[in-house]
Amino acid sequence: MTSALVQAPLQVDDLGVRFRRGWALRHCSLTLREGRITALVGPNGAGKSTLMTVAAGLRPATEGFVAVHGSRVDTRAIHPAVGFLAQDKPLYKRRTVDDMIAMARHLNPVFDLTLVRRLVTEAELPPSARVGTLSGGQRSRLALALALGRRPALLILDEPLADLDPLARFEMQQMLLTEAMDTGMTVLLSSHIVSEIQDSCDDLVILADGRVVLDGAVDQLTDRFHLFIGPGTVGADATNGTPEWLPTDRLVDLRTLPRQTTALVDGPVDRRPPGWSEETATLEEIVMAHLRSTRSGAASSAADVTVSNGADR
Ligand SMILES: Nc1ncnc2c1ncn2[C@@H]1O[C@H](COP(=O)(O)OP(=O)(O)OP(=O)(O)O)[C@@H](O)[C@H]1O
Repeated sequence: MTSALVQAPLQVDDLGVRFRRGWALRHCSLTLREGRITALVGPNGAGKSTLMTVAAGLRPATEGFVAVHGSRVDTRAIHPAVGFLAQDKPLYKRRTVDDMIAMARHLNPVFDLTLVRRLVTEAELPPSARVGTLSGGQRSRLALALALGRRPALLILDEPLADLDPLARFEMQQMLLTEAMDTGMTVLLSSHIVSEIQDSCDDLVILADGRVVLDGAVDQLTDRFHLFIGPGTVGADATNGTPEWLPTDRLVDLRTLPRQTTALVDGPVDRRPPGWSEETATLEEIVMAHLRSTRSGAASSAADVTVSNGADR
């Protein structure tokens, strides 16, 4: 059952999107917080792009709804508050940088030409260069500048940093962070690169099998999850199966290798037997554990056993 509209930059409520071959999203709910940068992470096919295109008003919901700042998104018109940059960054290759700016200005009732010109100059994009002659990184920066020109309150970026070299990634990231900080806009961006999320995002959402399996502030997740390390399958005190002291209802991931076993638990554990230590989980370990926990048919060879409960769901 769907619930009431709330005043949030983005409210996704029990969203379902069905394609001919099945559901891409099902019972997907999420609320973004104002002025924050949220990373949307998930394995290939998790439904990230589908969620973003529905939020941008480019694809209808089959079930549930998406709302932006309290008004429901539909496919008849792009919500004026939303800027969307798709994965393939559609730009006309034969047109020049200046042509693209003029077209964007013509198509958008709100368009900050001064901002776009400044961003394009900072990116050292020659105004007369045809888009087809620009590098991938330059094209990405042009597309981001045009999206920012709409002065969106909510900017949705589908893998904005994919295919960029480290320097171009850094520059794009800086451009985005500076604008987000200056304007207070809310950003939702999908990414596969966890190290970038740690540096640039406030919140993290993990999507798997079309639904949200983890949602939290990046700086709180490392306190929330506890990583335990103990003996592996080889040796006198070998770990076999799930140790009884681990709370199975909060155990996100148990990984038993020949030399060591690691367990990620949502919340603290009162009793830890000798031979086991507790360490601070990195964001990468938290993300990987959740991705493993949601992967169907998780690895289960004798050398690499993964027991996963998906404790967040
Ligand atoms: N136009 C479409 N027609 C049919 N099925 C689709 C379409 N778009 C996406 N899907 C299916 O929906 C599911 C989710 O795809 P989606 O592209 O949203 O995932 P994603 O998380 O963005 O993946 P990736 O990380 O690979 O970009 C997949 O099973 C995909 O095959």
